[in-house]
Amino acid sequence: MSKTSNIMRLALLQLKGSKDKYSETIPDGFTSLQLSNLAKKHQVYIVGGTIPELGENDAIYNTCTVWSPTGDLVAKHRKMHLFDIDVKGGIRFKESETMSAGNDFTIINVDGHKIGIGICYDIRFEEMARLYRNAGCELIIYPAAFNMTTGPLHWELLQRSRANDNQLFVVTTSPARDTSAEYVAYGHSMVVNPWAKVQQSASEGEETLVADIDFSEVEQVRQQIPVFGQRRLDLYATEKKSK
Ligand SMILES: NC(=O)CCC(=O)C(=O)O
Repeated sequence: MSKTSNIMRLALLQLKGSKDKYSETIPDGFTSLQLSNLAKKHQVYIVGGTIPELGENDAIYNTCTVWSPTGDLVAKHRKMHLFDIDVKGGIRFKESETMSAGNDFTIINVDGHKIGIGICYDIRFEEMARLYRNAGCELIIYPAAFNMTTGPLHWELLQRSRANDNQLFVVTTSPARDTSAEYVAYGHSMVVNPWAKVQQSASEGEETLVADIDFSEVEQVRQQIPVFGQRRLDLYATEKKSK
């Protein structure tokens, strides 16, 4: 990333409950205004975690907003894959009981670098990351809140897998772990480089990570291990469909 591009990321807001109490419209809701002001004040891009967005027809989306250094809304990503799982003896979660799924891929452009946005459970879907790679992304950012059942097993693995499969940076942010909370987040926000190496990792507690993203590493790995051009597209493909 060029020296002038500063990107701040905030963690996933894991809010449940009535839409009247918690959901907000974008870009004029309370959280949007705070994020816009902060981006402008500090002259940075902000990838603002997620908020429950009150959308059309009263539907609620788990939505990540991105703000420019002028305080303008650059993009919003509505979580595409809802977290509906039932792990025996572990965690049961049915996000679809309160949330609707988004249908759009989200790519932002920062100083000529394409960055894809996903949210939490979205990271499990390789096809989505692959489509970001196909579209020229060099980094995917996932605000997230993994849990204490799947986090220890899959959190780092998934980030390194997406980075390795697609030869790009993967950056995640998680809330710190609060064992008294109803939903206990795993923590460990991370930066993984295109070689699939963990470049930086937070602990489970509150922490600020400051990382330099050297996009030339993307080109290096893509040149040295040129799998993208070696795919057998005559035999298989990952294709985007419109809805
Ligand atoms: N809120 C989420 O999408 C959590 C995803 C998660 O924990 C997982 O294991 O996947």
